[in-house]
Amino acid sequence: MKKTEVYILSGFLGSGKTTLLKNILQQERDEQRKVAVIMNELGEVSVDSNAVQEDTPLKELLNGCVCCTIQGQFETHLHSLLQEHELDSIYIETTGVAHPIEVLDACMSPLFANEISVKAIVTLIDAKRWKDRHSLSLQLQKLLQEQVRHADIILLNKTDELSESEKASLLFDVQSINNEATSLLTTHASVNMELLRNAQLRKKGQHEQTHVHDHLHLKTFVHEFKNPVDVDQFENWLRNMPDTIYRIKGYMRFTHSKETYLFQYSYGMPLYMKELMKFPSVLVFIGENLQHDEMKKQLQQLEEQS
Ligand SMILES: Nc1nc2c(ncn2[C@@H]2O[C@H](COP(=O)(O)OP(=O)(O)OP(=O)(O)O)[C@@H](O)[C@H]2O)c(=O)[nH]1
Repeated sequence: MKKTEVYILSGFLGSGKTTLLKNILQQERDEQRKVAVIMNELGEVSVDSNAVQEDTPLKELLNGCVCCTIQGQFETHLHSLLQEHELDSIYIETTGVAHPIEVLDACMSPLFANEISVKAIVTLIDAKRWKDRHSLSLQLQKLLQEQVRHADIILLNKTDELSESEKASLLFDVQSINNEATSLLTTHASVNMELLRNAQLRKKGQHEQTHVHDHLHLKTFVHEFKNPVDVDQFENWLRNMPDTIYRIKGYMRFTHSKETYLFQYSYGMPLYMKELMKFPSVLVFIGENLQHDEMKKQLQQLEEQS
């Protein structure tokens, strides 16, 4: 089954996310690709939705941030877009204060993680604001860093307001936080969609060839169990997980019980809850440096030994 590509557009308030979205939608339209948009805004009314033409499926999430208060609503919207349309890609415009790990987490519902492929987290930086970022609160400075750190593609936007030496210093700053992402200097978030797609492919190719990159990018991994597993062996396995696994979530069946459990794991803390409905046993992993082949082997062994 062809997976729907998902792109997460991240970046602080006013960095140019809507401007980028408009550019991308025009290019997708020219290529006659079927795309949809999920737009999340903090306020009660949508300011940016007129950036999306009427024939493009649009879901809006208002009055909260997808990464905390309205994650359930986000999952419902994403699910219904996937059910109702045959889409090539979905663009998610996040609020300026969203954390990339939380947004990725919200995308990866165990119920439909196999239907999507998150292609890239694209982070926009307002070049001028970045230069003055030390005047922001420490919490916001940290957020800006995290948005850069977890990006696959970084657009250093609004560079029309910078001198050549300021541009060089901005690039240096950003690459010292994340030197694996493709960083591009832009004005009005003007970027060729092909470049966005290829930047991602090129990086994957490099990674597959070398296998030695100590890269920082968030990765997801989905595993489906065919049989129940032994809970003690599963917990042993969890204890040996590297701390670069930020989240695990999904549905599990264990050998000691007929129930299905909702399983959540966040920064080292596992949580099991009995689920009233039966769901396929699927676990979704989100972290850095996920070794897919190794994880798959270990999980299959767990199943065989149970
Ligand atoms: N000078 C300059 N202005 C820009 C550039 N890119 C975007 N803008 C302007 O910056 C403002 C904010 O851009 P948006 O695309 O709305 O930014 P956003 O990230 O969607 O903003 P929020 O939704 O508030 O988080 C708009 O007035 C844009 O026209 C640029 O490269 N240079």
